[in-house]
Amino acid sequence: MGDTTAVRVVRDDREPLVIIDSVNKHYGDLHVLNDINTQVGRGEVVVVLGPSGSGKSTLCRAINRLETIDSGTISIDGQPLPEEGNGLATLRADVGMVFQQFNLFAHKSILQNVTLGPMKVRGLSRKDAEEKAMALLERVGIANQAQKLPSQLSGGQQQRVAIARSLAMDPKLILLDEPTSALDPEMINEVLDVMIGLANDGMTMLVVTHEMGFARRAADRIIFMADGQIVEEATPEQFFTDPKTSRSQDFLSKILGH
Ligand SMILES: Nc1ncnc2c1ncn2[C@@H]1O[C@H](COP(=O)(O)OP(=O)(O)OP(=O)(O)O)[C@@H](O)[C@H]1O
Repeated sequence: MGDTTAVRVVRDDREPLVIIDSVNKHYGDLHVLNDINTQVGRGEVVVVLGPSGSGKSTLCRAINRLETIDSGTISIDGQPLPEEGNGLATLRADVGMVFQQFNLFAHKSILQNVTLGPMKVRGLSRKDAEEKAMALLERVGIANQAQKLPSQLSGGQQQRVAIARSLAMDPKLILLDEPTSALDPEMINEVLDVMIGLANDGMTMLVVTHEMGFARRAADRIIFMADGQIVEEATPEQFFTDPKTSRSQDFLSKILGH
């Protein structure tokens, strides 16, 4: 068995936006989230690392209410998540989500993919939604592809559209769950660059990724999970140069090959 107590090297003094308090979740006998306690500060970029199956995605999805939790609370900007129900009906419109598989509407244009949320959920006129969408598509470098269908774009371009779509809802926070894992290697950097731009602009982000370069460069804090627990929280510099637990050391030696 590994360590039982989480090592917390950092706790910065930002005002918390997301508060995760004593969260537990099981899938049958599997304790997939085991007493998770942490916070995400306003404007903070948190990168969640950990071996496969450690509960990273489940944590991400629980924050957005895509998954129910068995106990504990998750609040965002002072608002607790609803206790009942899961799935699209209870999804929070103020939390953006970017998935591994872009999840764009295949039969809608890039522009329509980005305007849909602002029109349907936020009640913007088509003109206002399109103006906003074009500015966001410009920001992610896709404005000249606005009339195309998703299938006409590369994976990296589609993921940048997915990021623009999440921004179009003016989220307080964006969750990105392995946003580059489905991409060909040459397209990974174009998506990471957009993410780094968002981080520099002060967007609050929680990112599950295997991209250690991004974690080192863009994260304010690393959360390292194993077996459903937060085992270590640290700044990237602390985590990558001086991991404090045997499980984080094992993880890093496997992934970085030393
Ligand atoms: N819907 C489900 N039903 C049953 N078990 C599940 C379900 N979703 C996830 N699991 C299990 O929960 C555990 C944690 O899964 P999760 O996807 O959160 O891990 P992860 O750390 O994101 O892994 P990876 O890096 O491989 O994506 C895994 O053992 C997984 O098989």
